[in-house]
Amino acid sequence: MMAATFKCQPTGLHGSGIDASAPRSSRNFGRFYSMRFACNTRCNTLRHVHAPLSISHDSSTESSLILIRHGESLWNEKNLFTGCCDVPLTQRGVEEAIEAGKRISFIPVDMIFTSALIRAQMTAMLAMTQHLQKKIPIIIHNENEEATTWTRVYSEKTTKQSIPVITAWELNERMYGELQGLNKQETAERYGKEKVHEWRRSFDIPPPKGESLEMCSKRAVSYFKDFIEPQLKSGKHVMVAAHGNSLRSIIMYLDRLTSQEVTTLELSTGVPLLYIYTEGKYMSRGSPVGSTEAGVYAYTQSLAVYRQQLDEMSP
Ligand SMILES: O=C(O)[C@H](O)COP(=O)(O)O
Repeated sequence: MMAATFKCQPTGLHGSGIDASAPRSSRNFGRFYSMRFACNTRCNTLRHVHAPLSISHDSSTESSLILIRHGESLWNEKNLFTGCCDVPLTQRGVEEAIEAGKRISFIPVDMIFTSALIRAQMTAMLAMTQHLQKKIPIIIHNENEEATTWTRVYSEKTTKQSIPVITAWELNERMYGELQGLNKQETAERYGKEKVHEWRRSFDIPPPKGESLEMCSKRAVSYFKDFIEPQLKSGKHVMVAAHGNSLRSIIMYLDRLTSQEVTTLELSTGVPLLYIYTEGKYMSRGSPVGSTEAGVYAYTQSLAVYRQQLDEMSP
């Protein structure tokens, strides 16, 4: 069988980014996300410019935020350090993503943010096949003016029938540097369990030539604050499909965890987590069980109303 080769995505942020307050037309590009990564297969320098998503602020709104780690990947199955390498979901990972979709099928989703990696993108798409809204996710490109124009949805009707999907490398899994592609068990035997646990779960100690959780957090949480939180503030309901460590860093922010507390935070593949955002605060609502769940009415009044509307819509 041909040896499968998996490409690693750029990650790691150096430099500044665009002036988020400037309107699109006159934006001064003072800040570029230049990406350089030292994955053990190749080195690339790419320049990414992310256009801010401008929206109005309304503090009386209540929004739902769904976080979901991708389903099991091929390298999860083989117990290999994956990091920013791009690998597919396994059959089990596909099933996990579909099951996750059933569990969130009654929770509103207006926008989807995911990483630049296929395993997270596929998890989002597969989950949405189960959603009762029956809207079509459409990948929106905003990496430059031309791409933004090419993917703009003009028809109002189509806009109503679709859900914009924004991919961002900042939501990629942490870069595991020289560990990428190595077996976790063998690595622990070689370097010692404690050392590998330190690389995997400490906050500020990076693996060799990789990112610490703190470094991953600097890009993932900054992106969340700059591009996702404003959407929630405007009342949009958001799904974020990403990775174990980029999500751990975001949950650390949402739950205000200390660098000590986050070391024990573990996320299973393909299990959705629900937060309610209201008046500038995030309330964790655990993991939804499914649309038949009586407790859904316990989440919030507006979710209960939404659930009733779905019931009325369904044949
Ligand atoms: O990158 C990986 O190997 C996994 O997605 C996360 O690995 P970890 O649980 O060892 O951080």
